[in-house]
Amino acid sequence: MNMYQGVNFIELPPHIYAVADNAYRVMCTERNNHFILISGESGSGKTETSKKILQYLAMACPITEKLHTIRDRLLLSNPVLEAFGNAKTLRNDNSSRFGKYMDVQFDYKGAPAGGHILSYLIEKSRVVHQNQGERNFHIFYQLLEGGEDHLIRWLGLERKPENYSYLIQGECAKVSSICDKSNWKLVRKAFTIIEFTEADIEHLFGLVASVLHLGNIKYEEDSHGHAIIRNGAQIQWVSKLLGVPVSILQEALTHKKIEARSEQVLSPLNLELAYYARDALAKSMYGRSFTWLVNKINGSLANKEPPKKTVIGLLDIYGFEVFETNSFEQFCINYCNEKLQQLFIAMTLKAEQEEYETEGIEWEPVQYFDNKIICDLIEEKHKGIIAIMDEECLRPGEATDLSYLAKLEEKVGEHPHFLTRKLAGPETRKAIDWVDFQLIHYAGEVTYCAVGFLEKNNDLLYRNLKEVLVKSKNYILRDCFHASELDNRKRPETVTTQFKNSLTSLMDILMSKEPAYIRCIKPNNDKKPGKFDDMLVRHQVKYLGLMEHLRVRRAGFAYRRKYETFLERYKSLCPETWPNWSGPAREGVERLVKYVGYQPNEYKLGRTKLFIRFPCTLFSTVDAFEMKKHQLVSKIQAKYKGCLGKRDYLKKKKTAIQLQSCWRGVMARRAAKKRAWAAQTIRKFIIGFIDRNKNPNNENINFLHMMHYNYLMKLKDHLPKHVRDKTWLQPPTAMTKTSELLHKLCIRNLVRKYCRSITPQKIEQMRQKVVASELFRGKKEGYEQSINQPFEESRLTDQDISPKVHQLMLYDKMKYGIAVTKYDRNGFKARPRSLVLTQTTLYIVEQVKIKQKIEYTNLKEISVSNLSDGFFVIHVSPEDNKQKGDVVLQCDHIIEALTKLSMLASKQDAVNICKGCIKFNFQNKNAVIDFTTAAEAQVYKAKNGHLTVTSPRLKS
Ligand SMILES: Nc1ncnc2c1ncn2[C@@H]1O[C@H](COP(=O)(O)OP(=O)(O)OP(=O)(O)O)[C@@H](O)[C@H]1O
Repeated sequence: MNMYQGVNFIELPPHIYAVADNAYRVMCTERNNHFILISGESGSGKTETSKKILQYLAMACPITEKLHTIRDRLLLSNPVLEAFGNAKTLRNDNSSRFGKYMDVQFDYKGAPAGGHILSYLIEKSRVVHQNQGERNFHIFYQLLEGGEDHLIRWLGLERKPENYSYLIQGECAKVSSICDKSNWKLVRKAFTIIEFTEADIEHLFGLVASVLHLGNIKYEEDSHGHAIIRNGAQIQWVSKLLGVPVSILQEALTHKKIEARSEQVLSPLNLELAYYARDALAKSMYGRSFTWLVNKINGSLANKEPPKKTVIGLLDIYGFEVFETNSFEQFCINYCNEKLQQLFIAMTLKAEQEEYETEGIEWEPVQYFDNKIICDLIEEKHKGIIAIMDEECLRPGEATDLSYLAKLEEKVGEHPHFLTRKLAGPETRKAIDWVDFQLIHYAGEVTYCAVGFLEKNNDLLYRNLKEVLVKSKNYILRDCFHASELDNRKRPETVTTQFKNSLTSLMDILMSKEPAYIRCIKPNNDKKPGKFDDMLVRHQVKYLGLMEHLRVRRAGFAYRRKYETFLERYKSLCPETWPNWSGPAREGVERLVKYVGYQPNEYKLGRTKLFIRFPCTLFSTVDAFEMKKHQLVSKIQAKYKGCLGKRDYLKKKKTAIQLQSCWRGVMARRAAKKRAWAAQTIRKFIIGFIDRNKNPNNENINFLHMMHYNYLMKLKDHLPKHVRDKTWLQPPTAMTKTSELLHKLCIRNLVRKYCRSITPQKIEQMRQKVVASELFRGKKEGYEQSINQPFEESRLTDQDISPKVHQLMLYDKMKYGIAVTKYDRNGFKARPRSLVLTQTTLYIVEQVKIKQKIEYTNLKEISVSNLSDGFFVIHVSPEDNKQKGDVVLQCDHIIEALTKLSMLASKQDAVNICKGCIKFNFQNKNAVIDFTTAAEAQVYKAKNGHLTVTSPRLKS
């Protein structure tokens, strides 16, 4: 993932991470919304791809307080949704049986701020029926296999899936590639992360277990042919888990409420209808609890902070499916895939070619198959297959799947993509049964069995069953079935109409965003690794329209933008257009691209847009812009700092003038006071002197007093100014003791004053000097010269590093930076780079790119020579070595740089001072640098392949 981070699309081989990185970076820089459409047939790897993209986004975004919470919730919502919405099919052991569109929301820094999931049409019929070789949804097996003993007991379940009729129809409860037990553990962990309470879990699994118990309810026939339930054990459990009285539940499962005007009559059901009611109840409960689950996850992913967010949407929806028997569900899934193909065509092949035409760009049209004709066949109002199905479901009288088929023949029989047995020619007739119809999809023909279409489209649940669910004590069920549903007399929309509408709004969501496409290709139909079925792959490449797409891409242009938009973004690259261009935008763009140096074959000017042919042209423009932006920011910053400085200076000047005049006043007053005081003291002294002189016995004492007085007065003006000042006024003999005491006092005072004046920065400097001395004193030439200079905090400022690099460093703060020369693997070529040290990592940066990233944990050793050169080799641990290997760098101020590095990496023992040569590793190849002394400094590759560094001797 690190390899793809922040690297231009064309620089590395194609990868999912490159698509994700591109979408993420463009979103961050252009502040617009994106989506990644992942398509391909069932089992081709869409879900795995979407998980990889999520992992990449989680890794790429900057670390914030919320990151861990949101990231974990986004990542862990997957196992929960997969447990409830995925199942083993013949095509895929972990097939998504619902469609998923996930929006990942990012804040202005590019950190994840929340998410939202939209789910589409879960395949409910799987709850009650599975084809041979297929399973029910994973969660049932996970619960039985992994569920804790007390939970299983509380739910009244047994561990064996074979004991549940809803789990054994496909006859493959155990699948070697699936570990239900460990998946259960993951789901349980995910529940805690996405804030499910114990009550939520209890009620949810109460519902899941009720479905299993419902499936085991067996009906018997009474003497009137009515269905009755004799064995009450299963229904007792359902009643307990749903919190519904047994008698009411039993009645609802064996009767149907008929409303005749104002009267309601309970009519007993026969066996067939009773089983239908039971299965409808199980399907409905499971389907709605899945929707509840998605809403609950959305609640936990919701971004609660208001500012506007940008999003990357991920669409992972069930892939195109063809089974031996294809039913209503395959019809919906394949219709959905037709719509996605249509979107792809509309947004790429069609839109692109039409654009060239309208923009007047010379263009040779590329022919492609437009599947709009199939979409229309399915969804056209009043005339399409869905409209006809709805009409048949809603019309009065007896409508059957066969009558529906006849209607289809009548209304769309002429359509070239529709066939029935009656309409088919002799060759194809055999493959189509009387109850089938065939659609020729973009991905191939699929024969659908029309049996069950009307029933599944109606998706009716008897009213009395709904009444039971509304009153349930299980609050999830109560959330899913509202009492208002019972009052609403309007017939609910059919399943296909709901699905069609949700797909239309999905298309609107996608159309409003910048697209990226990942087309998954299935290598074989046997779910085997390392097997590549040419025919199968060729078929997919063909129907996905990849060749046409490639042709358009190759002949077309990689990038297009309106003149105004392009000019606004890149105008700073040309002095003529910066800061403002007053002429027509087209002319401005023309001047700009010429100034930047575009060759004529690299671009075309359309009516309203600029077209750039090659991605590399665009990327070099983007890189140039990044550099320019950086310079402009520095300029603006300098100007702004200048303004601030000037303002500050004027303010200070004003204050200083005020202070000065104030101070002068104070000084003048103080001098006047002093003069008055001195005059008074002298007067007093003279008076005292005269008094004392009156007595001839006091003569000696007065002389001594005078001497003391004179010494002290003199000393007062000749006190040392700082700790290193060794001068002290010689005292008269009588004052020696006093002078010594005074000297001590004075020095102590100076020391205290000095200590107080040391700043934390100076303390840090001293600490670094101590480390430098331990590392290099007497071991490396040049140490003395460098130790007498103060160490700089950093030799690069934040402004010297491009904002893009800051973004790639995930805004990790630079602790020290210095310009270095890096010696390449290829022939020891010298490249100018910046060495950036943060708290945890060392980066080697080239303008707007990070060329190498070494975490301190991977830093093994730092080797330097004992001579005066500035070379050092950073040895990395073997895992990191696999990527780029050891690094050879050279810089000025090597003592300072290595002291900082060893302190930040907490690896003072790692600095190794070598005599003669340094051996190191370049991508698993050994290499050597030889160090010698010479009159002048030189670096060259010697004949023996070693890098040779000469440096002059320094005088110590
Ligand atoms: N890149 C890959 N490398 C190896 N195996 C893969 C890769 N992608 C997918 N697979 C394998 O293929 C299986 C099916 O993949 P996945 O579930 O993503 O398919 P899908 O396209 O989402 O199918 P569906 O439409 O049925 O949901 C995975 O369980 C995995 O075993």
